[in-house]
Amino acid sequence: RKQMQIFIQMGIPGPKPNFLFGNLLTFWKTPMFEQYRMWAKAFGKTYGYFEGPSPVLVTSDKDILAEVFVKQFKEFHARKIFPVQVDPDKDEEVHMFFARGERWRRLRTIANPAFNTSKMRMMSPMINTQIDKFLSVLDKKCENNEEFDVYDVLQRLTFDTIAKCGFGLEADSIRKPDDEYLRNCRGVIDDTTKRPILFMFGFIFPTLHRLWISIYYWMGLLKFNPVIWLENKLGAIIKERKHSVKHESCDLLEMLFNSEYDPARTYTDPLSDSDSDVKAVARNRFLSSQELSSQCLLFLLSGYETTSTALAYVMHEMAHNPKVQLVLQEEIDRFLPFDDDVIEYDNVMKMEYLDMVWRETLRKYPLASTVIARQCMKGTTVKGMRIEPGMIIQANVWDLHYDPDVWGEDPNTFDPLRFSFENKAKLHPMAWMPFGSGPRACVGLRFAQLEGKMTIVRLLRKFKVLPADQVGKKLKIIEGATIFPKEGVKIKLVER
Ligand code: HEM
Repeated sequence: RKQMQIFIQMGIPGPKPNFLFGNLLTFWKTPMFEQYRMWAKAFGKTYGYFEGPSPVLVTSDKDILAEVFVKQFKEFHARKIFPVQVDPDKDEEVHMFFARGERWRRLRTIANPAFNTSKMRMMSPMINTQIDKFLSVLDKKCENNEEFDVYDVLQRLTFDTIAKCGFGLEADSIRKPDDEYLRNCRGVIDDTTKRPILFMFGFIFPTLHRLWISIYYWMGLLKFNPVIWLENKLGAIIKERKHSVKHESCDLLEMLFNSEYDPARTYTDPLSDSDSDVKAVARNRFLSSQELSSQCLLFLLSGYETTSTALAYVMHEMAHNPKVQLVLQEEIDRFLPFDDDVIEYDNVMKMEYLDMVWRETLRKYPLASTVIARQCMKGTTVKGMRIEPGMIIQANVWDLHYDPDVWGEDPNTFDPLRFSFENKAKLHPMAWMPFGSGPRACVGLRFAQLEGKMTIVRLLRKFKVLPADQVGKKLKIIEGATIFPKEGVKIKLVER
């Protein structure tokens, strides 16, 4: 009860917490992203609530967000910890998403080069090969004048793409309706839409964290766990690649391989004479085998789920906004007038209207908003508020993205011109943050953007997208690890 006085002492409004659950029970009925907006209407841009005894400060104040995510990153380098997750500081299987402090910095520094512009250029042909297969599926749907769920086909495309670009794996889920890899990845994501009782206990009694992990682990032995299945499969791929004679691919795994620590190898460091120092430095710069496979699993899951969801929203908006679709098709035709024009990094990134459509989609549907949070690691003052270690600062991204003072009278309409050159220049850096912000913003942003834009261009170059009959303009959406269309996105295609 004493801990729950904290926001009152800080003079920050918020919903009244229950002494045991805090405000957690609310999320049993209403998804977090909706509840955050409803509370913002009642309490203003900055308010506090409790997850069990843990205080969460929610804000759409852009100056506070800039302090927390960018300027005072040193004090806020950690993510929100979930009660049933591995220890971010100690456990070997921690990946970049949950790591913090020096450990996070090391993992991120190693991964960053895998997503730079030159690597993206190298990946364009691999992405194109996957889009070829995707378009051949769409050809058939179009020929049969079929209404279909484009979200399902997009998930297959983005899964095959990350499998190929990530690990050189020819998954071909686009042609195999019941592909095992895809089924298990979907299993992991589906589990995140459930709110198990164990999680509730974990939130209420966070200090018993080790106990919840053990129970979770033992429960995992009783029923099939898709995470363990995927980990084993990825482990086998990594092992096989390690023993293959020559690595010729330019995939993510290859780049991470070059960072794996090998105790048998001789490392040289011009700054040190001592062998143990050299090994310590090397170990610090390289990934352990466990870290390597954890990073791979993270890339597989985040690479497939987020990008397909973003593309599904683009398709929904194209189907319901024929004028926007036409303007975009005109731009595509202008940039790629000949049949044999190759779509690749450089031409796709130059298309301005395409960029506006991409940005507007992610404004209207900031699908990964709930993970955009930081934990205070060292007491500090932010815009006159004293923030103590342990407090979570959650960005209220839907409130930011639907703020009429920034986006005009009707933020519900789909209007790519909000991101025209002049309008973009006027935006506060924190007004649009679907990929988060600061040093911990999404590492896969460039990859998602490239794959997303190439898919849109190739699809709209060939087809006109129409809404399926009987389908309303408003999508039903559900919250899990991401916020995604609950019943898919039904469309029809007509050849242009
Ligand atoms: C449209 C697609 C995507 C969206 C909207 C998205 C969104 C996000 C968001 C909001 C975060 C948290 C940022 C923060 O806390 O400030 C994040 C982190 C992350 N994303 Fe993405 N993401 C996308 C695609 C991808 C792809 C394709 C990959 C990998 C191939 C990826 C890998 C990651 C990783 C590893 C992190 C953790 C970064 C860290 O903690 O340092 N994401 N993403």
